[in-house]
Amino acid sequence: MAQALIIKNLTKQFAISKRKINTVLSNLSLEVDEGDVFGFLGPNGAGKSTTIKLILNFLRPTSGEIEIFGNIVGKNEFRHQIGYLSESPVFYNHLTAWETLLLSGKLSNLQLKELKKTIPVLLERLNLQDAINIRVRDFSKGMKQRLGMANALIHDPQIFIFDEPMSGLDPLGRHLIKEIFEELKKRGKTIFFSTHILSDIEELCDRIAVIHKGELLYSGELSNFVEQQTLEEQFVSSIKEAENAKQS
Ligand SMILES: Nc1ncnc2c1ncn2[C@@H]1O[C@H](COP(=O)(O)OP(=O)(O)OP(=O)(O)O)[C@@H](O)[C@H]1O
Repeated sequence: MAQALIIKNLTKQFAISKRKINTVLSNLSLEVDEGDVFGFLGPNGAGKSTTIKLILNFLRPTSGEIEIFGNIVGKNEFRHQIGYLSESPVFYNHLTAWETLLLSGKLSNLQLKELKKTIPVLLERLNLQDAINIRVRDFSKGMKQRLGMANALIHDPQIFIFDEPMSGLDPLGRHLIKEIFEELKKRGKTIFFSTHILSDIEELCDRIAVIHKGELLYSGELSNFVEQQTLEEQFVSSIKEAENAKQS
């Protein structure tokens, strides 16, 4: 199986002041196979969003390297291969849902003729068909999240990077996003997503990584991680063990 995403010895430090450095990621390495639904888990402040920002080249690593389908992030152009949804997507408030997707599609070099077909289908799939001419400023949080998902899907990329994709969604919205995950998986797409919702991980993921304070605690099959205990028990005990190891 080819690797869609490889993170190699990734370290990220932020200079807090002249004398103080905050090491947010330490030597993180993990691999995501093509076609995987890969869950990225960790408590608050573990470094998940920072990792995702590094994958997207929004931040530069202090050291280490990231490859997406063999392209080194920061060296080769790669973003057309990625569908990205941030935890709180931000849009131009004065644009409608239609205009927002039209802008994204054009930025992805898609033809107007094609977009006139795909945008209504996408809006319908995300249950936003009635919002086609509504300005984003009048959207609820859940509607914005679903528009963000449409935005990530519009150019039909090979890999999706989602930062807490279920954030702000009601049960119907969450169910919808899970269905979309299943559809993407069937089409051989790769999904890498962070979440705090362990039941979503259990339902959706083949493989997971767990990080804590920027260090990798586990990476591999979900089934191996939960061999002895439930996901919640195993997650909590892994974090406690890591805390104890740091203190001793
Ligand atoms: N620009 C920055 N400068 C300094 N520290 C930062 C910066 N960005 C993030 N951090 C720190 O990095 C750590 C990891 O943050 P990050 O947002 O990656 O965690 P997370 O795992 O996504 O957390 P959450 O689950 O709460 O969203 C935090 O301690 C945060 O304060």
